[in-house]
Formats: sequence, structure tokens, C-alpha cells
Amino acid sequence: MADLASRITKPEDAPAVSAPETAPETQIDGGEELGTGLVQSAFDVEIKLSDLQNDTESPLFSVSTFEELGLSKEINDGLLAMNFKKPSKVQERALPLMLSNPPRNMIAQSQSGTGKTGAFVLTVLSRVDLTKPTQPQALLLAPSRELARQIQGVVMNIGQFCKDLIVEAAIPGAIARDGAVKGSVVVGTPGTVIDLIRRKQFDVSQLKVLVIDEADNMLDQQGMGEQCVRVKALIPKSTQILLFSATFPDKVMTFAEKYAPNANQMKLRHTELTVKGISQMYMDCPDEQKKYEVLCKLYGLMTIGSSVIFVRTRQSANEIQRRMEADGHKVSVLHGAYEGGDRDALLDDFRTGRSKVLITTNVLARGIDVSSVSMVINYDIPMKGPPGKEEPDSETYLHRIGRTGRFGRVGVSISFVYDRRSYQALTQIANFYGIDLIQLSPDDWDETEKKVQDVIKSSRAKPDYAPSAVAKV
Ligand SMILES: Nc1ncnc2c1ncn2[C@@H]1O[C@H](COP(=O)(O)OP(=O)(O)OP(=O)(O)O)[C@@H](O)[C@H]1O
Repeated sequence: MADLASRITKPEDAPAVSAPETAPETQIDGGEELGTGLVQSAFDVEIKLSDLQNDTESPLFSVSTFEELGLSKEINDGLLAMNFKKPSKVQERALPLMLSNPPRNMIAQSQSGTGKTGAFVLTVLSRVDLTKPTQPQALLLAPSRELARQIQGVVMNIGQFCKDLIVEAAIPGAIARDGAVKGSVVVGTPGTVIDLIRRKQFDVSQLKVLVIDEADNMLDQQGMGEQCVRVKALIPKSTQILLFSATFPDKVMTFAEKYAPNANQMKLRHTELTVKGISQMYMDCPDEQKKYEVLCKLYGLMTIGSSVIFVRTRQSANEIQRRMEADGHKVSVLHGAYEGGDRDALLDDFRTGRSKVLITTNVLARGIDVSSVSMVINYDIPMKGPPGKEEPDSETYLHRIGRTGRFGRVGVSISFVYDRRSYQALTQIANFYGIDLIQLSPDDWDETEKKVQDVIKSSRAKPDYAPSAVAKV
């Protein structure tokens, strides 16, 4: 099998090989054969956040408690029930700014899996007047139905002691054609929300807060930007606008600042964006066809909890599923060609661990929070732009790998490269974030297994995993 270095010239600044750091002291070991060719991880994880949350350099660090942030008793009880003991940095810093009066807009950036959802959900729950339970007062927009449903779940969980809280989903199929949106909090996708407002099923006249999660993606003019502009035009001018994401490319940030004028801001530099708990690796595959063999070998060898395989197209997702199933692996596939109900059931199966491997496209690259995910495979390096003018998609890379390593956990990402173009694309992404990638070779499976297992058998990142991110408010 040819070495990548012998096929292409490795640039000076190519990802360097480095040994993964581990946190073995947090692990209680174990493993269980599933008889599917895949091995289920049965690590009983001891979750110990306190070390990370006491480290000033960690995005999970904070000096205060939730009580000190002045939240209501009902909300604090909800946080307690969810075992949220201390706020993360984005929660501690952004909340006081978002809750102050008169309300001011906010643009907040924080690494993947560091509690942005909690930050805006706490704001929403603090702002709604529950004496008007069916009057929409807060609208939360997300790019996919899966993320909208997930956020709806978080609002309901944190708000479980808030009497009369009704949280509606405005996603395709959720509201009957002649029905009305009757909840104080509404979580939806932009197209459905616009339809509901236009058909007068959704009264937005009393909205106080608009949250846009994954805001760089949502406001991108190539994507849902136009729809978000239309939503803004339909709601009261006084609505407080909160924009959240792990990534804000400069171009989109300029637009975000217009969309949410005079906003308080929490920004990070590119080099502060990666989560150190995620060991980023790459697999040097001999050629494109062999990528599939490498994938099967990985799954045949490893003890992996849950994992996500990202591919470029729906067709290749289906094809990999067909081949993996024919080879005896149990996998699920989810992409935009599936109907809403099927998508919900597929993701629910993955969340509950009924299925352990999810093959998907960029539709699930952002926001999805399944803490048991210990490995992410970039089967195809994410690219953006029109055919012929494609360039590496650094933002999507970061969001994809961010499906693991959630809130201080550890995980592995493995990006497959097989030729000069894919190698250069990955190199460009690594340089953008200033990261060192760990090289894996399909010629040395003992070493590959060791490098991967050393990381995923541990549970939490050590405090010194955390990036040197200091949010500037
Ligand atoms: N203060 C906290 N204490 C403990 N766990 C928390 C806290 N805040 C959030 N979490 C948990 O951390 C995980 C990640 O949070 P969340 O999904 O909000 O991340 P995010 O920053 O929105 O990530 P992404 O950029 O991927 O959307 C969730 O499982 C959430 O329940």
C-alpha cells in the first residue's frame, strides 16, 4: 500500500504526527460483543467535570453558580434535575448580558458541545410570561428538524418545573393545516415558520425573543439567509435577537452584526475553536475505492461506543449502508431523502443506543448532541462552493467532529484522505485551526487500534486538554 508521502509532496506545514493524550484514570473498563461485527462499548463512565470546570483555560470554566445568575427557583430546579451543577463559560458570561434590561441583542460564539443551548434556553425561559401559556413569546430557529426537536426537548427539560410551559415545534408535519401554534415557546425550522406565519396560524405579534442557533449557517446567503431575513421582517421590531454558533466566518459575522444590531458579542479566534478533548486523526487510504475496506476494518477491530460517519452525498450514504449491512454490520442511515417521521425514529434509535453507527450527510453535522458518540469519521472531507470551484469547508469540519467530545468528554475524529486533493484540503483545514493531526496508517492496524483506543477508553478530557480560549465580551 503506497504511503501518502510517496504519492504527494507533504507541505512544510502538513499535519504533524503526535501521540494522543489520554485520561485513563477516569475509566472503568469493559466491553461487550454485539455479535454484529461491531463491538459495543460498555464503559461505565465516571463523569467528573469538576476538574475541568475549575480550569481557567477551559471553555467549561466558571466562577459562579447558576443561583448567582439570578434565575427563578423553577428554572434552578430544572437545572438540578438535569445535573447541571455549574454554568460553562458561555453560560456564565452570556447570560447576564442576555438577561439585562432593556433587552440587548447578543452574538455568541463558543466551541462545540460547551452549552450554548443551555445559555439561550435559560434566557428564553426567563423572558416568557407563563400567565399567557398559549401566546407565542419566544421563537427559536434551527437549520434541521432534528436540531429543532432536540432544542424543544432541552426547553422542556430545563423548564420541567415551570408551570404551564408549552413548547411547540414548528417543523414539517407538526402543526395541522388548520391548527394554531399555541405555546409560549416555539422551536422550528425557517421554512415551516414562515409558512405558519403567512397562513396566520402563528401569531408572532407578542414575540419578545428570537434565537437563531447555528447562526452562521442560518444567515448564510447561500443557505437560509433569505428566510431568516423574512422571519425578522414579520416579527416585532423590539424583539431581542440572540445569535449562537461555534463558527462565525468573517463574511457572515458582518451580516450577523446587521441582523442583530448593537449586539453584545462573545467571539473566539480560529485557533481557539477546536475542543482539545477531541483527538483529531487522519487515515491515509491507498485510493478512493479502498476507503470502504479501511472503514470496515476500523469497525471490525475497534471497541467503539456510538459513532457517526459523514459522507458527501445521500447516494454514498445509502451505498455504504448497503455494503456494511451485507458485510454483517448493523448501521443506520439518515439524510434529507427520508420523511420526517422516519428521520425522527432513526435519530431516536441512535440516541437511545438501539443503533450504534449512524451514516449521514451534512444534515446532521450541526448541533446534534448525543453524549455517547466517541468517534466521528469524515469519510469524505467536507467541501463547499459550486462544482469546479470547491474549497475545503472548515466550518462544517469543525461542526462534524464536534458531534463527539461533548462537554468535556473525549472522542476521536478520523478524516479519510486518499489523494493529493483530499490531503491538501485537510491540510488547509488543519492550518486554519492551527491543529496537529495524528496520522493513522492502514498498513499498521495494531498501531491504529492503539492510538484510537487510548483515547476512547477514557471518559473525560484532562483539564489540560482544554483550549486556551478566553472569550472576549
Ligand atoms: N452547565 C452544564 N453542566 C453540565 N452539562 C451541561 C451544562 N450545559 C450543557 N451541558 C450539556 O453539555 C452538552 C452539550 O451542550 P450543547 O448541546 O448546548 O452544546 P453546544 O455548545 O450547543 O454545541 P454545538 O456547537 O455542537 O451546537 C449537552 O449534553 C448538555 O446537556
